[in-house]
Amino acid sequence: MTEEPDISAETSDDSGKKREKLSLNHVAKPKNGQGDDPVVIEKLNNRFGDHVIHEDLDLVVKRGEVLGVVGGSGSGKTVLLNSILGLHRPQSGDIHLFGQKLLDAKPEEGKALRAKTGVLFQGGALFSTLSVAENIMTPILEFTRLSPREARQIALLKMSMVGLPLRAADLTPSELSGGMIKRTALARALAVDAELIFLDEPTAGLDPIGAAAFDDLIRGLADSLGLTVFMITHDLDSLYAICDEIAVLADRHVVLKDRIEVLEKSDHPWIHEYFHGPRGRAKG
Ligand SMILES: Nc1ncnc2c1ncn2[C@@H]1O[C@H](COP(=O)(O)OP(=O)(O)OP(=O)(O)O)[C@@H](O)[C@H]1O
Repeated sequence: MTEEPDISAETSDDSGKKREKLSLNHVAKPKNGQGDDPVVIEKLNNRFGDHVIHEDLDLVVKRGEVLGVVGGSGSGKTVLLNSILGLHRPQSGDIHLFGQKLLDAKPEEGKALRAKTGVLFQGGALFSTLSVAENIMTPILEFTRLSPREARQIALLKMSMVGLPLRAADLTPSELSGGMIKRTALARALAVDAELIFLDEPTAGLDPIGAAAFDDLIRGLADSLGLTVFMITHDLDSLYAICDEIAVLADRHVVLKDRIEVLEKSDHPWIHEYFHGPRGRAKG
């Protein structure tokens, strides 16, 4: 039996201990980009043996932007994402998250950074034995002092934010459609009020209508919650529909980061082929 979510912004435990503010009501933050960029990467180098993946890669993700990250297969998009998430340690270079040097972060600082970020992995990466609500509760229980009952209420609220019916709360991932899996993974990424969201091919595997709806959801949440979004995608429709800027990975670094209109005019061979090739959208 599902409970109705309590949408009040604060909760307290029964003993009346210090009230824990739960920021269910994200406040839209200004898109100012003034020196508080949530991701700053400088001279990143990654290689596996002799295989150089990134060479002096620089990238800044500005606060409040929806950034699309594109590049050919094997260009290093996932390795870049894993480096930013701290899942892969680069050979050299600096990664700053919210102004803090990731590679120097102490365990508790790393945990605080993780609490401010959410990830939607390719395919959802849900815990197969946990229900939808339990999947979404996992980071809430890890990063806050809320009770399971309170965490469940937040999970139900996040479900409604991403358009999941409450009756899905007790289903397991094997009982969900592809779109519902993505929405559950997105709700989990947003569970602890992350400010920065990483999406790895969020529309892959969805039909065109489902993909467009998911694009709309991402853009709507980004705008209403003031999120910064780093989105790896192969989906040209997503780039046109929701991205403020696009970063192109080629030749072992980010060769261009700009608005799509600028990319369409680029004469870089890979970018030109991407937008003007057989499946491209740009005219001319
Ligand atoms: N753990 C690893 N050991 C060795 N090589 C690796 C490892 N992880 C990635 N690579 C190599 O690094 C290169 C970049 O891989 P990555 O997965 O980042 O590419 P990608 O841009 O995400 O590709 P795709 O779009 O196909 O998913 C590939 O050549 C891959 O084989």
